Amino acid sequence: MLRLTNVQKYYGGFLAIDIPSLFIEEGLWWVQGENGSGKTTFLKMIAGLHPFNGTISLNNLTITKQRQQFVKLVNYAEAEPLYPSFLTARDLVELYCQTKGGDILFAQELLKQLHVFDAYTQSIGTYSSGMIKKVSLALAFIGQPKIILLDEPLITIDASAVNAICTMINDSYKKGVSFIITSHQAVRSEQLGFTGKLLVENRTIHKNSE
Ligand SMILES: Nc1ncnc2c1ncn2[C@@H]1O[C@H](COP(=O)(O)OP(=O)(O)OP(=O)(O)O)[C@@H](O)[C@H]1O
Repeated sequence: MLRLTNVQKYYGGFLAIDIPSLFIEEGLWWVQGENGSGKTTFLKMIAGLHPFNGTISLNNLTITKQRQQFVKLVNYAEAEPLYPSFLTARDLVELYCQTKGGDILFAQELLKQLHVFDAYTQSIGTYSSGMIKKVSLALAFIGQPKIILLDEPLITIDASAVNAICTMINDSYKKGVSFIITSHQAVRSEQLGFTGKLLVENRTIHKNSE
């Protein structure tokens, strides 16, 4: 599914990530690593949000050569999302559905499952941090992604939303969507049955099976 070859990410002169070769099969992957090890950097490179050296390809698409097609297949939710405070959830859903080719009713249903739909037409400036996080998680499911990248999806949200997001992940996974998820929180196997772990250490990433 996802192949990384000679991928290096520098911040100025600082080498944050160095991956000579990594192949990630379809599945539900849990990214683990210490603070500052490079987990967010890894997700942002795959999401097309950070320039890097090397090659990242999804099936036959390469992020640098077929960027538009590639980023349509990869959705990403940030650990600590920020949106302009004057926008409403409806504005964001409409924008995401337009750019990702998604279904507004499906997005609204996800917001209902996360118990944040009541605030659909309110400006984000009136939202709590948990409500913003829930909206960002729902937005990550819009369109026809092949991979969804979730950076710390379980922080900030309440227990019932944790159950709802796990159900959303499992439902999408059954339909063929792969997930790469970072979480410092322990995740019970009955909540999410991970395919395996991607361990981030010493600036590189390897699968736990290696
Ligand atoms: N924009 C940036 N400019 C400079 N250095 C950065 C930048 N973003 C991240 N870094 C550095 O890159 C390294 C990896 O950071 P990253 O945010 O990817 O770690 P992380 O594993 O996601 O950490 P955490 O678990 O704390 O969220 C860190 O040393 C960090 O200081």
